[in-house]
Amino acid sequence: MPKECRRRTSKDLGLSGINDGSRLERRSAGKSAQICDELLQKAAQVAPPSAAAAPAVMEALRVPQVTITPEGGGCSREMRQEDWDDAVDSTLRRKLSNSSISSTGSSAVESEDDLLSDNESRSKGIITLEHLVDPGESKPWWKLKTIVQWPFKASQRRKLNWVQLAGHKGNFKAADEGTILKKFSENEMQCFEKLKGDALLPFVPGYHGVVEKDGESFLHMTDLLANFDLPNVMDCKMGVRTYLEEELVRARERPKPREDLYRKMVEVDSEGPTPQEHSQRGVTKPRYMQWRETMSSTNTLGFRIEGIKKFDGTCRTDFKKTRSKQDVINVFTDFVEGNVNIITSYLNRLTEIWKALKMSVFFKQHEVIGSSLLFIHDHTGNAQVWIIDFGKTTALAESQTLHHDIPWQEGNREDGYLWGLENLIHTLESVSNNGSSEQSCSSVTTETIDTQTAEAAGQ
Ligand SMILES: Nc1ncnc2c1ncn2[C@@H]1O[C@H](COP(=O)(O)OP(=O)(O)OP(=O)(O)O)[C@@H](O)[C@H]1O
Ligand SMILES: O=P(O)(O)O[C@@H]1[C@H](O)[C@H](O)[C@@H](OP(=O)(O)O)[C@H](OP(=O)(O)O)[C@H]1O
Repeated sequence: MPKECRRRTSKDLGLSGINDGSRLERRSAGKSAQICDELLQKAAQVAPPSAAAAPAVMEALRVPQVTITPEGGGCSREMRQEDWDDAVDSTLRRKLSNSSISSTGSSAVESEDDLLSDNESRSKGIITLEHLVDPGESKPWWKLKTIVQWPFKASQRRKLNWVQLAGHKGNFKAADEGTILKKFSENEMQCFEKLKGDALLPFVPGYHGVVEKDGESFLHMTDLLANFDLPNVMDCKMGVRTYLEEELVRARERPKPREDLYRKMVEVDSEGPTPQEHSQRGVTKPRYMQWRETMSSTNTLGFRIEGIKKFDGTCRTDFKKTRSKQDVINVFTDFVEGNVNIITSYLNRLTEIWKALKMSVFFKQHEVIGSSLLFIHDHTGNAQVWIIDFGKTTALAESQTLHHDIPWQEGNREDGYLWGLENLIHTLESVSNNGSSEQSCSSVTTETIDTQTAEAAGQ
């Protein structure tokens, strides 16, 4: 095991038990913990999914391919030179904004298609998280906008060997023991705020407010890896769709081909781009996202594997063509290395999440796009699943709610999240049945889901 791949634990830092920062965090999190307990108790009252009925879940939800390429029927106009000039600008212009939606906070006004990135800008595994401070600095240099004042000690300022399986490099910073900072997004912040009293609270990272330094803002949250020793980590992006409906609309109105996405597409499949995209050496963002969804299991299973880091330091993010049920099962089988206890813990946790989603008001009222389930386990048998990344989770109009398990058609904003989760549960059940994708005993079925939904709604 290379030393740099090993995550520092409290033991490594010479801290027996919980350090000061964690104690403080615990005190401030006391109320949340109480709410969590209450919510967990409520969730437990939802009848557990039956193992008896036949699974209909694995049948694919139809995902219409909405054409947004310039030659497509839905396109409003020809591409102009100015679009191309914009798109080939190689500078990364991912902006942080206080106004609207993007997974890392880019505004809706500044189109997603304006944002350029490339393979090099995306994180693929083990990284070193830096603090925001100069080591010699003696004064407190940051300020929480929440009520909690943070007595930050110089001795706690350290580099953190961390795992970032997706997202952009530089999006995360180290913070006090057991916590991290993620680049601010107004949208994600609002989600964390709304989740405070919701049934999903026990399954999302603890949120500790907004932190500011030199005009840059961050969301301060619990580091989910903190309680693990040499963790195995897997990121699964949920849903049948990974772009917002509004991104489609914008791409139709103003299609912007991007060369970085074209290159990423060709790297996986040289036949992927259309002749026009080849000649332009560019594809629009929604077109790229749709292509990614059909190449992977997003469209067919409602989730896809983004990346895995194993305890031995090996990382894989080459899952763009992992699409079939059996391929996905094989990856999970390798991830858990046949450990029945780990599989059982994961299955229990996913079932709890499923129940909480059924009860969650937040879930009903949001289009959940680009959010992941983060699987973490280690050699001690500790295994957890967490819901992360609300950067593109968008509130619906007041009167609207979503089912999350019916087909998406443009305009209905359905995301297939719940359907994907049910397929994920099936996948793990298959893993526990020795890795066969043959019909396994289903624990979540359409029939039981309907009954439970009615029960949860008090009908
Ligand atoms: N609270 C957390 N604790 C531990 N690891 C985390 C946490 N949040 C995120 N990560 C790690 O960072 C990665 C990226 O997280 P996240 O998806 O939130 O970032 P992002 O920049 O919004 O990504 P994207 O641009 O793909 O939407 C995850 O795959 C996971 O490895
Ligand atoms: O996984 P890949 O193939 O690397 O593709 C990226 C992935 O789909 C991200 O979800 C997306 O970021 P968002 O979720 O933030 O839209 C990013 O767009 P970007 O290049 O505009 O950041 C894509 O490049």
